[in-house]
Amino acid sequence: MPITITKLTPFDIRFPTSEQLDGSDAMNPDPDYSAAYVVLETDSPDGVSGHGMTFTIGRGNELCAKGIEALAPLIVGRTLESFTEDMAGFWKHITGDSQLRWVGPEKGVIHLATAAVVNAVWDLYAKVEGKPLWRLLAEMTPEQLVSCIDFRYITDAITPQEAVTLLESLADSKQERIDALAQNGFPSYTTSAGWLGYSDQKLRDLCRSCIEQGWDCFKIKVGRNLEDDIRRCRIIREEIGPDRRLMIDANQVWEVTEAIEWMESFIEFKPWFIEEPTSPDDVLGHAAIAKAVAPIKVATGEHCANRIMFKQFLQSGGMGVCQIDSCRLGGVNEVLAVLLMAAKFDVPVCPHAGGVGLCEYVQHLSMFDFIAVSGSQEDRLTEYAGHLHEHFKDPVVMNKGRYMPPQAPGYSIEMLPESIETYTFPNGSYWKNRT
Ligand SMILES: C[C@H](O)[C@@H](O)[C@@H](O)[C@H](O)C(=O)O
Ligand SMILES: [Mg+2]
Repeated sequence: MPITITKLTPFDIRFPTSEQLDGSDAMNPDPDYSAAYVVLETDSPDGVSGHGMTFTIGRGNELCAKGIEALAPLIVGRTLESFTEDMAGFWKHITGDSQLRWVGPEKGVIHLATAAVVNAVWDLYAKVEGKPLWRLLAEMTPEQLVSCIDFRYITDAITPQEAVTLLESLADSKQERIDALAQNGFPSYTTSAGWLGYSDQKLRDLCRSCIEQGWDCFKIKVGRNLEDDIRRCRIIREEIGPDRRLMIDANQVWEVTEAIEWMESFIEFKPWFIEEPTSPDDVLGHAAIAKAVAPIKVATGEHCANRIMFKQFLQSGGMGVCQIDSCRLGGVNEVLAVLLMAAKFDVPVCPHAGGVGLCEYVQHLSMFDFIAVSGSQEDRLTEYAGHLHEHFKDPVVMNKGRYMPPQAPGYSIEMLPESIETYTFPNGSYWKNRT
């Protein structure tokens, strides 16, 4: 029986993370981790529904919720099957509405909204198939996977045929990697200790507790004040020792030349990468920084709008570590395009997950990448941030700093009804009662 999507409901959900300065960085001193969330109801007798969200940091979340609403006519009344039988066609349908396209194209609020809706359709699809999303993808043939991707504007970097060949080269050994994941999970690094607004003592205490829990890779925020940065990097190195991996994240604050100058002071702390040293749109600037700071790598992607920008970063050498974002790219379909390009350019994918729901999402993408696209865990670390997991029905399961493969059908992004009720802005009970 075909399943019809009967209703699309957007929600503006905000968590008050700025109160403890969780998530703070040099550019974003007081983020309130927020989800522009969507539920797709269906006429299925078992009541199955698709859930998706896009991530923002507070004000403006209502714009994304409105963007989601604007996409409703493209979704409601359609059958799930009409989308899943031609996934690339589905994605072109959502991103191709000529009037809505004008307010993108494929960037900004409308693209964030696209991600929420596209991911909700994938969540529904995976639930109907009875599989977690990573498995649904991992069990597709190379041709099926490639048929999910809109190759428009990227065929100069990768053709559908090249993508099929790349996927075929790993197809026979997929089961080995599925077994390895079940056994050992997927490696992560933690950002939880190093938010910029945390005191030195809190940084120390959190490093200790993360090490106790099994993490051996850490990221710290830098870029507001060089003296503070040096002191904080010294503390984190003291705590984690000389051999654990350290990464630093400047969240876009520097000019290109400034980035190169500041990085001189970080060499002694041996960072593996510097993340977002400058404007996320400055492809050539990133390439110049990458050249100047090598062998330290340049990582970027959490604000990279679409597959075309990723293509240029990869082609220019400006992206040594590829940080896909599950809901800044336009959902799973566009992520697949970027995973394939990264594999072709031999750049490791380390997804961005400092936000609400992002860990729940990206674990699926990293696991699929490992099973079917890159075939490797070398230099591949999925970000982990320890906030707000309690609001999800199927939260991430970590074991000694590694993500364990989710088992429940879907994309793990469904929030608990009471969390939605409490944190809906501005009328949920938390926001209403705030004095
Ligand atoms: C405002 C946010 O917490 C960011 O600082 C966060 O996404 C960050 O850039 C990260 O890499 O996790
Ligand atoms: Mg970052």
